[in-house]
Amino acid sequence: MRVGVLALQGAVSEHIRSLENAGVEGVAVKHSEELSELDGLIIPGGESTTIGKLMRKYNFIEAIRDFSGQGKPVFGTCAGLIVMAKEIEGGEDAHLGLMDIKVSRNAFGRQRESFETDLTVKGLDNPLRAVFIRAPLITAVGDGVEVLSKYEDEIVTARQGHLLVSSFHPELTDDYSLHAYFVEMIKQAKQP
Ligand SMILES: NC(=O)CC[C@H](N)C(=O)O
Repeated sequence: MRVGVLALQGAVSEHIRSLENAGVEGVAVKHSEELSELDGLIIPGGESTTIGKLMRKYNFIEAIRDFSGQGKPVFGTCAGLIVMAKEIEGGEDAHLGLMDIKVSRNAFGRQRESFETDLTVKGLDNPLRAVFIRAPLITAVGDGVEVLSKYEDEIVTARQGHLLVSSFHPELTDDYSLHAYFVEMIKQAKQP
Protein backbone atom coordinates (compact mmCIF):
# COMPACT_ATOMS: atom_id res chain seq x y z
CA MET A 1 0.00 0.00 0.00
CA ARG A 2 1.29 3.46 -0.90
CA VAL A 3 -0.17 6.62 0.55
CA GLY A 4 0.63 10.03 -0.88
CA VAL A 5 1.04 13.30 0.98
CA LEU A 6 0.33 16.34 -1.19
CA ALA A 7 3.66 18.19 -1.15
CA LEU A 8 2.79 21.67 -2.41
CA GLN A 9 3.10 23.39 0.96
CA GLY A 10 2.85 22.51 4.65
CA ALA A 11 3.69 19.69 7.05
CA VAL A 12 4.64 16.92 4.60
CA SER A 13 7.52 14.99 6.18
CA GLU A 14 5.68 14.70 9.51
CA HIS A 15 2.74 12.99 7.79
CA ILE A 16 5.11 10.63 5.99
CA ARG A 17 6.70 9.69 9.32
CA SER A 18 3.28 9.05 10.91
CA LEU A 19 2.23 6.89 7.93
CA GLU A 20 5.42 4.87 8.27
CA ASN A 21 4.74 4.42 11.98
CA ALA A 22 1.30 3.14 10.96
CA GLY A 23 3.05 0.56 8.77
CA VAL A 24 2.64 1.91 5.24
CA GLU A 25 4.84 3.66 2.70
CA GLY A 26 4.29 7.42 2.55
CA VAL A 27 5.30 9.38 -0.53
CA ALA A 28 5.52 13.11 -1.17
CA VAL A 29 3.34 13.96 -4.18
CA LYS A 30 4.45 16.88 -6.34
CA HIS A 31 2.88 15.99 -9.71
CA SER A 32 -0.76 15.07 -10.36
CA GLU A 33 0.28 12.09 -12.55
CA GLU A 34 1.70 10.42 -9.43
CA LEU A 35 -1.81 9.97 -8.00
CA SER A 36 -2.51 6.95 -10.21
CA GLU A 37 0.04 4.91 -8.26
CA LEU A 38 -1.47 5.66 -4.87
CA ASP A 39 -4.13 4.03 -2.72
CA GLY A 40 -4.85 7.05 -0.50
CA LEU A 41 -3.93 10.72 -0.18
CA ILE A 42 -3.31 13.11 2.71
CA ILE A 43 -3.71 16.86 2.20
CA PRO A 44 -1.63 18.48 4.95
CA GLY A 45 -2.01 21.67 6.96
CA GLY A 46 -0.41 24.93 5.91
CA GLU A 47 -2.30 27.86 4.44
CA SER A 48 -5.41 26.92 2.51
CA THR A 49 -5.45 29.87 0.09
CA THR A 50 -1.87 29.08 -0.92
CA ILE A 51 -2.52 25.34 -1.19
CA GLY A 52 -5.65 26.06 -3.27
CA LYS A 53 -3.70 28.31 -5.66
CA LEU A 54 -0.91 25.76 -6.06
CA MET A 55 -3.45 22.97 -6.62
CA ARG A 56 -4.97 24.98 -9.46
CA LYS A 57 -1.57 25.84 -10.91
CA TYR A 58 -0.35 22.23 -10.91
CA ASN A 59 -3.61 20.61 -12.11
CA PHE A 60 -4.48 18.91 -8.86
CA ILE A 61 -8.12 20.01 -8.63
CA GLU A 62 -9.54 17.68 -11.30
CA ALA A 63 -6.95 15.00 -10.53
CA ILE A 64 -7.88 14.80 -6.84
CA ARG A 65 -11.62 14.92 -7.65
CA ASP A 66 -11.03 11.98 -10.01
CA PHE A 67 -8.99 10.13 -7.39
CA SER A 68 -11.78 10.58 -4.84
CA GLY A 69 -14.38 9.71 -7.47
CA GLN A 70 -12.73 6.27 -7.76
CA GLY A 71 -13.50 5.77 -4.07
CA LYS A 72 -9.88 6.25 -3.01
CA PRO A 73 -9.61 7.67 0.52
CA VAL A 74 -8.56 11.28 1.10
CA PHE A 75 -7.61 12.72 4.52
CA GLY A 76 -7.39 16.49 5.00
CA THR A 77 -5.82 18.00 8.10
CA CYS A 78 -6.30 21.65 9.07
CA ALA A 79 -5.79 23.63 5.84
CA GLY A 80 -6.36 20.27 4.08
CA LEU A 81 -9.80 20.13 5.70
CA ILE A 82 -10.56 23.63 4.38
CA VAL A 83 -9.63 22.73 0.79
CA MET A 84 -11.82 19.59 0.95
CA ALA A 85 -14.95 21.43 2.16
CA LYS A 86 -17.92 22.15 -0.11
CA GLU A 87 -18.44 25.48 1.61
CA ILE A 88 -16.13 28.04 3.25
CA GLU A 89 -17.75 30.69 5.42
CA GLY A 90 -17.19 34.30 4.45
CA GLY A 91 -17.86 34.01 0.74
CA GLU A 92 -14.57 32.46 -0.28
CA ASP A 93 -14.81 29.96 -3.16
CA ALA A 94 -14.49 26.27 -2.35
CA HIS A 95 -11.35 24.53 -3.64
CA LEU A 96 -11.90 20.78 -4.12
CA GLY A 97 -15.45 20.85 -2.74
CA LEU A 98 -15.30 17.12 -1.97
CA MET A 99 -16.94 16.86 1.39
CA ASP A 100 -20.37 17.95 2.50
CA ILE A 101 -19.20 20.24 5.30
CA LYS A 102 -19.14 23.97 5.95
CA VAL A 103 -15.99 25.40 7.57
CA SER A 104 -14.97 28.53 9.36
CA ARG A 105 -11.28 29.42 9.02
CA ASN A 106 -9.14 30.51 11.99
CA ALA A 107 -12.18 29.89 14.13
CA PHE A 108 -10.47 29.97 17.51
CA GLY A 109 -9.37 33.59 17.21
CA ARG A 110 -6.17 35.27 18.23
CA GLN A 111 -6.23 34.43 21.93
CA ARG A 112 -6.00 30.74 21.15
CA GLU A 113 -3.90 30.68 18.00
CA SER A 114 -2.46 27.34 18.99
CA PHE A 115 -3.06 24.85 21.77
CA GLU A 116 -2.99 21.14 22.53
CA THR A 117 -5.60 18.92 24.07
CA ASP A 118 -6.59 15.26 24.48
CA LEU A 119 -9.58 14.39 22.32
CA THR A 120 -11.93 11.45 22.40
CA VAL A 121 -12.35 10.29 18.81
CA LYS A 122 -14.98 7.75 17.75
CA GLY A 123 -13.20 4.66 16.40
CA LEU A 124 -9.96 5.22 18.36
CA ASP A 125 -9.23 3.22 21.51
CA ASN A 126 -7.50 5.99 23.44
CA PRO A 127 -7.75 9.78 23.63
CA LEU A 128 -5.71 11.43 20.91
CA ARG A 129 -3.24 14.24 21.57
CA ALA A 130 -4.36 16.97 19.19
CA VAL A 131 -2.38 20.05 18.19
CA PHE A 132 -4.49 22.98 16.95
CA ILE A 133 -2.74 25.76 14.99
CA ARG A 134 -4.92 28.60 13.66
CA ALA A 135 -7.43 25.84 13.26
CA PRO A 136 -10.67 25.80 11.29
CA LEU A 137 -13.96 24.47 12.65
CA ILE A 138 -16.68 22.50 10.94
CA THR A 139 -19.83 24.56 11.43
CA ALA A 140 -22.31 22.36 9.53
CA VAL A 141 -22.36 18.82 8.13
CA GLY A 142 -24.54 17.13 5.51
CA ASP A 143 -26.54 13.94 6.03
CA GLY A 144 -23.81 11.52 4.96
CA VAL A 145 -21.21 12.97 7.33
CA GLU A 146 -20.35 11.28 10.61
CA VAL A 147 -18.96 13.45 13.42
CA LEU A 148 -16.00 11.63 15.03
CA SER A 149 -14.99 14.20 17.63
CA LYS A 150 -15.87 17.54 19.13
CA TYR A 151 -13.87 20.04 21.13
CA GLU A 152 -15.95 22.28 23.41
CA ASP A 153 -19.07 21.39 21.41
CA GLU A 154 -17.48 22.22 18.07
CA ILE A 155 -16.88 19.58 15.39
CA VAL A 156 -13.17 18.93 14.83
CA THR A 157 -13.06 15.46 13.20
CA ALA A 158 -15.49 14.03 10.65
CA ARG A 159 -15.85 11.30 8.06
CA GLN A 160 -17.97 10.91 4.95
CA GLY A 161 -17.45 7.44 3.52
CA HIS A 162 -13.89 7.44 2.15
CA LEU A 163 -13.22 11.06 3.18
CA LEU A 164 -11.71 12.02 6.54
CA VAL A 165 -10.92 15.46 7.98
CA SER A 166 -9.47 16.89 11.18
CA SER A 167 -9.16 20.56 12.25
CA PHE A 168 -5.99 19.75 14.14
CA HIS A 169 -2.56 18.39 13.22
CA PRO A 170 -2.40 14.64 14.01
CA GLU A 171 1.11 14.42 12.48
CA LEU A 172 2.85 16.63 15.07
CA THR A 173 2.87 14.10 17.90
CA ASP A 174 4.08 10.51 18.29
CA ASP A 175 0.49 9.29 18.40
CA TYR A 176 -0.22 7.87 14.94
CA SER A 177 -3.60 6.32 15.76
CA LEU A 178 -5.59 8.60 13.43
CA HIS A 179 -3.18 7.71 10.61
CA ALA A 180 -3.72 4.04 11.47
CA TYR A 181 -7.49 4.69 11.28
CA PHE A 182 -7.00 6.22 7.81
CA VAL A 183 -4.91 3.21 6.74
CA GLU A 184 -7.83 0.97 7.80
CA MET A 185 -10.17 3.08 5.62
CA ILE A 186 -7.80 2.47 2.68
CA LYS A 187 -7.73 -1.28 3.35
CA GLN A 188 -11.55 -1.32 3.35
CA ALA A 189 -11.67 0.71 0.13
CA LYS A 190 -9.30 -1.73 -1.58
CA GLN A 191 -11.46 -4.75 -0.76
CA PRO A 192 -13.30 -6.02 -3.84
N1 LIG B 1 -2.51 24.92 10.57
C1 LIG B 1 -3.22 25.17 9.50
O1 LIG B 1 -3.27 24.39 8.53
C2 LIG B 1 -3.91 26.50 9.50
C3 LIG B 1 -4.90 26.70 8.39
C4 LIG B 1 -5.02 28.18 8.10
N2 LIG B 1 -5.55 28.89 9.21
C5 LIG B 1 -5.87 28.41 6.83
O2 LIG B 1 -6.85 29.04 6.89
O3 LIG B 1 -5.51 27.96 5.79
